[in-house]
Amino acid sequence: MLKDGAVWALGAMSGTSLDGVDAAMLHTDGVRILDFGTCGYRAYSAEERATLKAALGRWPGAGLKDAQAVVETAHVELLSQFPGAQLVGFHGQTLAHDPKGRGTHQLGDGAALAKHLNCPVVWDFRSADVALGGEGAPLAPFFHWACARHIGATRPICFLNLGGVGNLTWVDPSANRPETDGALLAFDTGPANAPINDLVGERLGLDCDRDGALARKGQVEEGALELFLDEGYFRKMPPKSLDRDDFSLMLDLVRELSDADAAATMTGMAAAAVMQGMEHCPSPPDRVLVTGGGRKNPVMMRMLSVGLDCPVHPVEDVGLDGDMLEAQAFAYLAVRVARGLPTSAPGTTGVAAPVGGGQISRPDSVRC
Ligand SMILES: Nc1ncnc2c1ncn2[C@@H]1O[C@H](COP(=O)(O)OP(=O)(O)OP(=O)(O)O)[C@@H](O)[C@H]1O
Ligand SMILES: CC(=O)N[C@H]1[C@@H]2OC[C@@H](O2)[C@@H](O)[C@@H]1O[C@H](C)C(=O)O
Repeated sequence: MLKDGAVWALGAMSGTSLDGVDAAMLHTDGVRILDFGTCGYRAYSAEERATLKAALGRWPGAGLKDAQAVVETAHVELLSQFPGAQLVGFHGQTLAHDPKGRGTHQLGDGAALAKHLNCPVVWDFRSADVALGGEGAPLAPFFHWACARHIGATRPICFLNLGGVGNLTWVDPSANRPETDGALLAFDTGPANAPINDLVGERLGLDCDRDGALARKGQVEEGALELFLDEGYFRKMPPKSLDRDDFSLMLDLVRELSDADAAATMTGMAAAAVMQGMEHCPSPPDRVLVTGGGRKNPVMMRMLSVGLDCPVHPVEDVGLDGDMLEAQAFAYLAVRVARGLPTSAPGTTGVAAPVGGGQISRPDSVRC
């Protein structure tokens, strides 16, 4: 176990949008952010992405050899470019997430990675929380607490991650620890970019609706939006979490629409899900800081600015890196695990009491 000192940790995230792996160095003692370090990205090729997509929804067992090789190769290639890392936080690729049923499944073997990198690896961050009755997600909120304090926020703010799935964290930075009751409320808002990617992939062979180019030419179909908002998920109280494809009905709702109207409507659905989610905040936040790929979609950002009662900004406006926040989060969480600190709490995953998720694998030759 690490003593109290700070280390340079390397976090890696392969997110639900299946575009690639992000990696980032963070200097932290697991409580404070001391410094941000270098970062990198390793895109999945079209073939690799197809292999991962075919594995979505699968639970541990036979038949995942190819997908596992994709995840591990991409991580080894990327992470071996960071020789200064003292500890690695390896999230892996979520293939399936059903916290109240079969559990949660992140593909990738942290023990094998530790051997390849000759560095201790913290991994399997979600299953302990799920085993104790939590949602197992989102886990970035403890890092959002550290970010809020790092940027000097004194009043509650929200972080909104618009990845494949959206997640929102309301944080009160006056709390001295992230696990304190009332410091954090977090949950998945709804689908964000994943269904838009699926739509433009299926219809036009594109990876994403870059810069909202398609959505900006279309109109939101209000009937489809209403049907979407009728989903039971939006009436559930947080904490709550989603699997990537829990809202596969979205594609059906826009099937008859033109490409532009379908993209506009799906973008509107992602934004409307956030607006619904904001109703759950314990108090109105000063501002919403947006991270994840969706902040680069001006149509989505405009819808949020118009629909929310507080200013909406990309996290870059406060000096953070919205492409790397999740990778940095898993660096931060890795250090917390190594120090025996909790990584989730009732306000973030609904777990009964604060819990430290994650297991540590060490290469034979290294002691942490
Ligand atoms: N310029 C852009 N215009 C529109 N959308 C964009 C742009 N850049 C990125 N995106 C969207 O953001 C997605 C990537 O976001 P991000 O990397 O935050 O997702 P992720 O980490 O895989 O997902 P999650 O947070 O759900 O795990 C892309 O797949 C794309 O849909
Ligand atoms: C099960 C799982 O992998 N969930 C992801 C996903 O992507 C966004 C949202 O849904 C969030 O709950 C989570 O990721 C981020 C990194 C989190 O745990 O905070």
